[in-house]
Amino acid sequence: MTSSGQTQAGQATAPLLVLASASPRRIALLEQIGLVPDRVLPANIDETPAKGETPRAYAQRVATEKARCVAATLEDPALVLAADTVVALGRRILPKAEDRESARFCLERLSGRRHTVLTCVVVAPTASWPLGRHGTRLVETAVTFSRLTPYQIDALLDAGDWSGKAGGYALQGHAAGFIRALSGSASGVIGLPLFETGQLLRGQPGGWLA
Ligand SMILES: Cc1cn([C@H]2C[C@H](O)[C@@H](COP(=O)(O)OP(=O)(O)OP(=O)(O)O)O2)c(=O)[nH]c1=O
Repeated sequence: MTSSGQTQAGQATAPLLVLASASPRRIALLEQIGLVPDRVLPANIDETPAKGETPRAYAQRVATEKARCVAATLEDPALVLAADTVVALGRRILPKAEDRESARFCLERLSGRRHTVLTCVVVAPTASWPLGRHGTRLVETAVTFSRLTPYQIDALLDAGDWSGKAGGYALQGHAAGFIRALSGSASGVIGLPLFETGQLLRGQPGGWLA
């Protein structure tokens, strides 16, 4: 193999598809459209929002950093796929709920309101896959929660499926019973917008998707 992704005989070799993620949901979503990544390598980056950073700019920056950080560690010809999901109330980024109190904080603010879920998906080729193209899609989804009573918030917290989720809820879980409306991409809310991911991969010479 040469550094240009060609064999000694000059034939193009198939690059690896690498998912830069620790999220089991992103693996499951890729599988839903028939894609099984060759490798799954979580990106170790600082996800702290910069001062004054808008939710859109944040999602784009973090998804790009995840993809580039993993691409930089790989010697094989590969296309690296990464995503970042942010729940935004206006210009405010809600936290990724790591404990019950942060999930409660989010749910109290989302109750009875419309918010935006932004997922940025990025593909980045490694240095040894020059045929690959860098690509980005930012997908916005409007989600409206019904008004939640304190008892309903406690029930959602007891369900526990908010853990590790942006905005402290899981559309694929118990919160679905309180989501009045959704306009955009349901798969994007869960972590990987499948239509846009398909567009990014179809535009590549790897031949991953029909
Ligand atoms: C709003 C919402 C978010 N989420 C998830 C998607 C993302 O996994 C997570 C947001 O955190 P992310 O930082 O986007 O992703 P992650 O830390 O889980 O995984 P990695 O960075 O390694 O790829 O919240 C749901 O699963 N359901 C939902 O309804």
